[in-house]
Amino acid sequence: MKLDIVTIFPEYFAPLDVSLLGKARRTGLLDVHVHDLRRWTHDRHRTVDDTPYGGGPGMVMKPEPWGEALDAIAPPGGPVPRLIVPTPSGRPFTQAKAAELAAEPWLLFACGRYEGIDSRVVDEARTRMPVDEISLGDFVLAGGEVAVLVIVEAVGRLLPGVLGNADSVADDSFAPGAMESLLEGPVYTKPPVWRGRAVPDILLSGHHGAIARWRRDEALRRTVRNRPELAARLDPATLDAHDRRV
Ligand SMILES: Nc1cc(-c2ccc3ccn(Cc4ccccc4)c3c2)n[nH]1
Repeated sequence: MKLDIVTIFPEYFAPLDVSLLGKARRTGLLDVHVHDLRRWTHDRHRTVDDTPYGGGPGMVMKPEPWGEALDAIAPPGGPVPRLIVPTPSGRPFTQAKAAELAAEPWLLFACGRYEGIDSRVVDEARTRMPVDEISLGDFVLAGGEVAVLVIVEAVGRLLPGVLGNADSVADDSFAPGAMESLLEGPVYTKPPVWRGRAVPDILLSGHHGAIARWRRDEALRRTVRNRPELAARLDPATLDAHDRRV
């Protein structure tokens, strides 16, 4: 997968060189290019922002540098990337969206700053490439860079070969399938007793069926406690089975 990221803070993406994504880059699974938007400015101050039409606080990112950047990275008439634009007003980012993006050959990320990017940039891009305006949640960041790091990690870990153990993706909470909207249950490793706290006996029993049921019950318990709105969407048979055993 090819990733292009346009930002006025390229240094934000140094973390992409570490851990799983760093390995994915080195093994060629991910081909990541970070571009400084100011490369497409032509004035002495390398200006990327201006005051908002209609008044209001803050500044807005000028359309010209963005138009030139998108044209340079994805020339009209050439191969077409999927443009991802983090924004507080976007559609919620979900595991399903991460899986959808993981199937794309080429993602182009636009990191806004200030009060956002002149809306004509996305309007014009939509005439020649698919565009996703994505929100990470109902909170406000200062720009798109951290959102892009989150999206790149969520998508990158789904790419075959990026994660050491493919099973761990299949067991993800929110992964499609029977555990569709269950939260992760508790996890444990050695030592068997730590500061007087023992690992639940069931996990040391070797009874894989009983362990699987226990894990599901714990996941259900946590989902009901922390995300009642997800629990409400569960198949009633699932909840009944849980309630019968709890
Ligand atoms: N889920 C989510 C996404 C963002 C986000 C993404 C990109 C940008 C670019 C500039 N800002 C700052 C901003 C603050 C308020 C209103 C508009 C823009 C951004 C915020 N915040 N929260």
